[in-house]
Amino acid sequence: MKTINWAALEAAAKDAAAQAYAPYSQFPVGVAVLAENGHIFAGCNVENASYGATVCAERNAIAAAVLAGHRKLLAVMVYTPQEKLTPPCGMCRQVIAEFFQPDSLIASCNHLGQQQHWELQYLLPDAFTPNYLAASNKISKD
Ligand SMILES: O=c1ccn([C@H]2C[C@H](O)[C@@H](CO)O2)c(=O)[nH]1
Ligand SMILES: [Zn+2]
Repeated sequence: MKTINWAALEAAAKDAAAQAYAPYSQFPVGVAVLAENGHIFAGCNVENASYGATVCAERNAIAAAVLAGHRKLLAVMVYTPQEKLTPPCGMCRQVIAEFFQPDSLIASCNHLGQQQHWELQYLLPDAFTPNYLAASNKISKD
């Protein structure tokens, strides 16, 4: 298993949170994801006057990685500027399951520099993944 530079992920997530567009919730979130080649991609939450159109930081970070051609992702770091360590929401857990492994580490950090780590399979047991689709033999992440 590759060593994960958690400090680099924390710094990237924190920088991303500074760009969050969260005028409705006042709850800025920054996320950094680590790709298999060591590159880090970041995202922030982007809210909308039509609240349900809001996109979480996790999904924006994953979209940035996919846009850059990275579909095999290793780790996630979520930063929120509060003491409580925030895990990804349910919708983001599902999106994470598409591009990570069950034993991938999902981490959260706070403004005190504390971290908590979970395995994806703990956050989303028995995830629905492309393997379950009848057409899964046609789906490749490569
Ligand atoms: O892990 C999380 C939890 C919440 N949010 C966003 C959605 C919304 O903009 C705000 C409050 O829910 O925080 C994220 O981006 N990631
Ligand atoms: Zn989410």
